[in-house]
Amino acid sequence: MAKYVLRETALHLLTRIGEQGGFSHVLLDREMSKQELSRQDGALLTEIVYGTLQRRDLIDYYIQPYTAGQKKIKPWVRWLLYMSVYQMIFLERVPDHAVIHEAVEISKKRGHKGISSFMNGVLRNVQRKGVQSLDHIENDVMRLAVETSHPEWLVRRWVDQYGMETTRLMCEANNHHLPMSIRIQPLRISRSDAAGELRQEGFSVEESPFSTQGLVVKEGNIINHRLFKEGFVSVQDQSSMLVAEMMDLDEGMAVLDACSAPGGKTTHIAEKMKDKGSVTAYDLHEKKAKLVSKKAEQLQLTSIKAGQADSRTLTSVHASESFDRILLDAPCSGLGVLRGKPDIKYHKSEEDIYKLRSIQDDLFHEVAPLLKSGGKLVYSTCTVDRHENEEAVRHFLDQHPEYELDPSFVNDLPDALRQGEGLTETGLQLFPHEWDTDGFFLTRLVKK
Ligand SMILES: C[S@@+](CC[C@H](N)C(=O)[O-])C[C@H]1O[C@@H](n2cnc3c(N)ncnc32)[C@H](O)[C@@H]1O
Repeated sequence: MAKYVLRETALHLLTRIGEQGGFSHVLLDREMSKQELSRQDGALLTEIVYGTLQRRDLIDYYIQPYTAGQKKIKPWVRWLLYMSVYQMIFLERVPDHAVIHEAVEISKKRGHKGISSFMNGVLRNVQRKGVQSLDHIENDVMRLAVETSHPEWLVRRWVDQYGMETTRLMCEANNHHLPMSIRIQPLRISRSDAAGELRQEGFSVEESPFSTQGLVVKEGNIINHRLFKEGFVSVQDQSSMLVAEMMDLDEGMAVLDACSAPGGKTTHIAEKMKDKGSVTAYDLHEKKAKLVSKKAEQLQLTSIKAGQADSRTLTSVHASESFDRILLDAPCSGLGVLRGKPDIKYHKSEEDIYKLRSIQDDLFHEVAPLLKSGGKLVYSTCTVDRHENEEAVRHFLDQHPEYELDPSFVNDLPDALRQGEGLTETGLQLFPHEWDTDGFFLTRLVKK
């Protein structure tokens, strides 16, 4: 693909994500499959889109002296500036003159002459005079927020909860590429065969320490590969793989997955039980519940029954003590997945955290009676926030004395994770800077 077309595609995606709230990973994956991009072009497109989104606020700060005089800047012009400055500052392999030339050409094609001269002026200033220094910001939290392009309320909240050092490491990690990890369908292929096939085709692949089914693809995207298309592997972050690994599953169990779409963990549960037993999977949205059935079908799993339900009303559908295991992978603020979905940090507000916590409490309370005595309940979120994680678990345990933290949880964790900085008496918080994974929380409770 010509570099000019590639940059126009990047601009189109950024404007859609930035202005219409499209999800970066969904739009990017769709574009990659539609255009069947070469591995190299796919990598550059991903780099430009993710890199620009991840550093949007920093770049905006950098160029303020050169844009402040301009009355109204159209969204596409702003995104073209952001992605061009991103390439000039963060991508050494792309020469500045090429970036400026193409940005000016795109501006000429899409706008009037004033826009292309403005584009040329700002980018030439960046090239010649450099960018605004961060030293002008005296407050540490505000500086870290701008430097790492995170909203100030979030940085302040993380500093209060986890301290300055952890927050800095976390914010920095959020701006770095997250390697893709995949999970083999063990009833269809072995991990060594899948790894062998991928390596032969030039992918750099390592075994995951989190799951015996996991592989980390250090470079490249496998969504156009036959192993993915034909249902031999699925894409899943290593942190998410830990969930089914920690459910202490056996063949023949009855499992409830209360918040299941798009089905990553549901299918992993079925795989761990060798597709023997039953996995009852619900999601609030009919369309999303269908994704779970589709994923089960792709992976050739038959023990999953997926359907639409509000899991805050399940006691009217299922008798008490119906399940051996329950997974509550709750809807959450998603602040752990900013590496893969950087747009989240610009859309979420602190208020969302409190609204979500109330849903988490309701879900927890509703599924509690459905577990058999001696059964285990895993609670997980893909967020980094004590209110949705440790405090939600504490609150549940205070209200439900029939439950307790499973004392064998820590022993069942993979060795490396037992020394993690996020292990508390309530569960395990994985930070994105620790293991090259998403930020994630999980814990296991047992019904007495
Ligand atoms: C974190 S995601 C689940 C991810 C899924 N477990 C996986 O691994 O693929 C949370 C899901 O909960 C669903 N959800 C939100 N509120 C719900 C409710 N009241 N009842 C059932 N599902 C709900 C959302 O639609 C969303 O798909």
